[in-house]
Amino acid sequence: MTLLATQGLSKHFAGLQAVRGVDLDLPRGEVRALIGPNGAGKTTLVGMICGRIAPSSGTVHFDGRDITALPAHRRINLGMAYTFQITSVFARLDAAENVALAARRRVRGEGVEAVVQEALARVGLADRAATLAGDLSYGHQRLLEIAMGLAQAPRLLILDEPTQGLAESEIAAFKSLIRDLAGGATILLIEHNMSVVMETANRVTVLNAGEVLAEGAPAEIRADKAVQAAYLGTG
Ligand SMILES: Nc1ncnc2c1ncn2[C@@H]1O[C@H](COP(=O)(O)OP(=O)(O)OP(=O)(O)O)[C@@H](O)[C@H]1O
Repeated sequence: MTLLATQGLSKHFAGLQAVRGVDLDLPRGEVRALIGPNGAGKTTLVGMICGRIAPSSGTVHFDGRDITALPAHRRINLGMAYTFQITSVFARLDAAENVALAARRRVRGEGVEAVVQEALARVGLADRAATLAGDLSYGHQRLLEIAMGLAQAPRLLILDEPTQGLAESEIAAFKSLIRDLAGGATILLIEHNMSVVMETANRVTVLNAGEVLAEGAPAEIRADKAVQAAYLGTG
């Protein structure tokens, strides 16, 4: 059953068509990777899905409801959580306080602490709860952002290049985190690292020059000649 659907979603910026006529159908419980070369329109597409960018045309439906005109904060309240390419943690608050800010969108009082502990444990940061976010490594800050997303018990978790800047060991931990979340959560993952895509996604959507070039299981995408030519550079 579809959780997120876009129809004909398009965005042009002063003459540049960044996204053109994207139809996306994301079933509940799926881990979907969104890939494509630099400038393909991935961030713009996700910006329209989460309400940070107004589409030029087209619609976005979430759980059957047309949310095209809904502001970003109302979409968060409906159960969308997203993390960005740039870390957005509060450096002067400790890890637990950062997650508590996110958790308070959903729970109050004593419930917050349990949600915080669980979210930190999920991403492997339980032992860093009292560390100032600004003192965490870059990779741990990215994981903290994901914990902040998880604390909201999102129905849709959108991750924009979560492994960018992570060390190999942190990428391995991220893959197992996504595998662990798979099934329980619906995830839209913008990702450049092909091993992450191949090992975590149920399906892959390939954007090229603002359009959907291909969509399929990871193995199908890897074997697709058009994708190889446009993106993997091995055509
Ligand atoms: N606010 C804006 N104003 C003008 N052009 C923009 C704006 N935002 C994005 N673009 C352009 O739209 C196109 C798509 O950009 P977008 O960031 O969505 O691509 P992307 O696939 O996310 O790229 P990357 O992998 O490099 O993050 C690019 O040509 C970009 O320069």
